[in-house]
Amino acid sequence: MNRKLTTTRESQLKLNQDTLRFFTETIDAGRISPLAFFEAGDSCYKNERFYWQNADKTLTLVGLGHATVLTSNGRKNRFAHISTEWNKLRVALIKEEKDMEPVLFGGFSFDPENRTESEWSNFPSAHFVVPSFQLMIKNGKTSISINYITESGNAVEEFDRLRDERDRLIHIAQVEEFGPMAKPEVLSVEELEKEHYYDTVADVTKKINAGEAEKVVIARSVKLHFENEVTAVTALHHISNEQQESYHFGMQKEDSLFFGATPERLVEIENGRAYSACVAGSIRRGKTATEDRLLGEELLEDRKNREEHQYVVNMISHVFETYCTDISIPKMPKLMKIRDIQHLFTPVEGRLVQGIDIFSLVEALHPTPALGGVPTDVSLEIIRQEEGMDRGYYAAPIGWTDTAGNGEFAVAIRSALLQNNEAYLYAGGGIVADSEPDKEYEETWVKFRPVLRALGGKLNG
Ligand SMILES: C=C(O[C@H]1C=CC=C(C(=O)O)[C@@H]1O)C(=O)O
Repeated sequence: MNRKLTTTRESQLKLNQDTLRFFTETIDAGRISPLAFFEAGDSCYKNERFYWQNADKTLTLVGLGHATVLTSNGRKNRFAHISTEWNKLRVALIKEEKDMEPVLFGGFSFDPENRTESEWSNFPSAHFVVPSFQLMIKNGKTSISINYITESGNAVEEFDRLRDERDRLIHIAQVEEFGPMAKPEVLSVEELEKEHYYDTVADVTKKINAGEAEKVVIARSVKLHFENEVTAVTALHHISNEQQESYHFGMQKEDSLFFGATPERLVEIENGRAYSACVAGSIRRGKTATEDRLLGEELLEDRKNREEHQYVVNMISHVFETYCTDISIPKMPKLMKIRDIQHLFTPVEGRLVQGIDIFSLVEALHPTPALGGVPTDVSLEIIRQEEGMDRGYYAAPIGWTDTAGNGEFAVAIRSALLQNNEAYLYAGGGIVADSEPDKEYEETWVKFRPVLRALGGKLNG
């Protein structure tokens, strides 16, 4: 391992002054499995790990340990708060040219105004971390960084300790076997508040017909009970294997793992360009290629689904018109085909206006009408009154940003909260004037499938 200190870093490490300094140091890691690196942190960083892989597989991130944690319990200013705190760290960064950008990874809750007692009690309205050890695979190249943030004087000793720890983690990841990776054994699947869900869909449809809102997304959850505790690496291994075309994410906090495989990008920023995706309107996959094509065509022509989709296009276009120039939005949706489901999909892109960061865009875009409704405020109030659960981080933004201002947030659907030998799975769908409870109920089963399958459940939807 390269232990040679650059002059700048060495002098800054030795500094005998109490100032905020954010050190990063990157080495090439050759070949290393990201999940093996994740698992290498099992004994020392069990509840301080994250995993991220983007949908096109050009970026994988694993974080172990916390160089720092940024949180907010705020209802109104949580996006600005995280952005401000991150900016303070960005200016304290001491980095050489060969070092990778340190990342800030985390997420926001769906609705901080929802105070229903729930399985989410340990999750604040925003939770972000800078990992102590950061694995990054970018365009096929694997690197590992140490991130260290300190406000006290001489840091040489602590940084040397971190280097030893990094080498230990790499060694474990490269040589130790982790497994077995059998799927978990499900004892039971409990449908939480099934009757309530049917009543809610009927009620919300009435409200929409009475003109109170145009669209409201209603979700529900099912709870799985397992024979044994399900490890984080088992859940991430299976979800990654089974949902190749989606974003994979996992965030561990205390005894919980929030994880999933979502097809939906909220926003990506790369070199000043912003990208989003309108994903709303769904139909199942066909059993044969012909049936699948016919179902796809049916979806593209279905008035109700096109209407659900158009609300999302209108809202995201409006946000892009406010924050970007040079915007491009196709006039017609395409099909996004993933393993269990087909969606209507419209990509959106533009050039970001100077001075706007990723948190401003996340705030402006969350929730899109694919997860909230139209109008946003009214639909959120209806969700609070009617849904009878706390979505926690389900359907909310999860992702990363770096010190250069690039980053990506996905919408955390097709997800679950795993707690020891139990898991809560979440799924919902857009309700409009002519929605039918039975069809909506069936659609939620299709949306439960990715996580259900990964966790060893039977696909009874
Ligand atoms: C709310 C979910 O999906 C959203 C995203 C895509 C399509 C949707 C739909 O067709 O209803 C939903 O708006 C979910 O998966 O839990």
